[in-house]
Amino acid sequence: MSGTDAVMRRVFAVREREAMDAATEAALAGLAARVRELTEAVVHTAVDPAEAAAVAAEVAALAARLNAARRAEPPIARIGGNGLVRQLANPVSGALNPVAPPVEIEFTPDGGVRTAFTLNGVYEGPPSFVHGGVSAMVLDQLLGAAAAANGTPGMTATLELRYRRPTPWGVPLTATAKVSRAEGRKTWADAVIAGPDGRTTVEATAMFIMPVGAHGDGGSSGDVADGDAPRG
Ligand SMILES: CCCCCCCC(=O)SCCNC(=O)CCNC(=O)[C@H](O)C(C)(C)COP(=O)(O)OP(=O)(O)OC[C@H]1O[C@@H](n2cnc3c(N)ncnc32)[C@H](O)[C@@H]1OP(=O)(O)O
Repeated sequence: MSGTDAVMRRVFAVREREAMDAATEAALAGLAARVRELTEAVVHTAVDPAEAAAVAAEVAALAARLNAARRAEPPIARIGGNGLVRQLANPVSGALNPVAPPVEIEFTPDGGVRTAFTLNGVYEGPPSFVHGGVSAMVLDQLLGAAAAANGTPGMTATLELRYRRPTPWGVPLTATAKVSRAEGRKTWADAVIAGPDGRTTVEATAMFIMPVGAHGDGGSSGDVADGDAPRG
């Protein structure tokens, strides 16, 4: 099996997953929000070792309660009846994933995408600033959403970053992305993150490739990259 075949098998497997109902989705989004608060509390806590150990035991008990009924794979929701899915636990934008900030992506009238978000100390790299890999993750998602918004989704083939100045955490950030060119199975897009003063901190360019067999077959392309497309 070629590498692409293996990718496509996993992509198509998404279609077999049971979609989550809205009530469960809302409840788990609430749970993820509380766990995000917990994660931040863990990073910043100054409690003594005995208290940290006591809390650890309580958290272990909570994890056991959740694992009492466990899905084999992360949850999805269907978008309409055409095979498109939303990946509810996407690590950048998934409301059900406590690891996700989450970054909420919206369409812009110029055909691109945009997000306004704040990263907390959980995402610190150099003291006071966001980890460069976290910025890359946010930009990869945003660029992928731009490709999807353009109607030419794909898998990230290349991602080039230029870190112009440090990105601070704890302050409002904005990021935008837009497709510059699409040719055959390839789509190129550009993106920036800007600080509260509007100055660019990171620039990125990416190229996406639609895997062979993933396009024009009745919705499977959505499973590749529309999976967490912005809702706008
Ligand atoms: C809304 C949703 C947002 C989602 C955002 C998140 C997106 C992601 O993070 S995706 C995960 C990260 N990316 C991956 O895992 C991709 C892994 N790679 C792959 O699956 C495959 O290599 C894939 C699909 C990119 C290309 O495979 P395949 O279709 O077989 O490519 P192939 O037929 O060999 O090549 C097609 C063309 O692309 C070029 N090409 C292929 N790979 C690359 C690459 N990495 N860099 C540059 N060019 C490439 C080839 O040279 C060829 O060019 P040409 O047509 O001019 O000869």
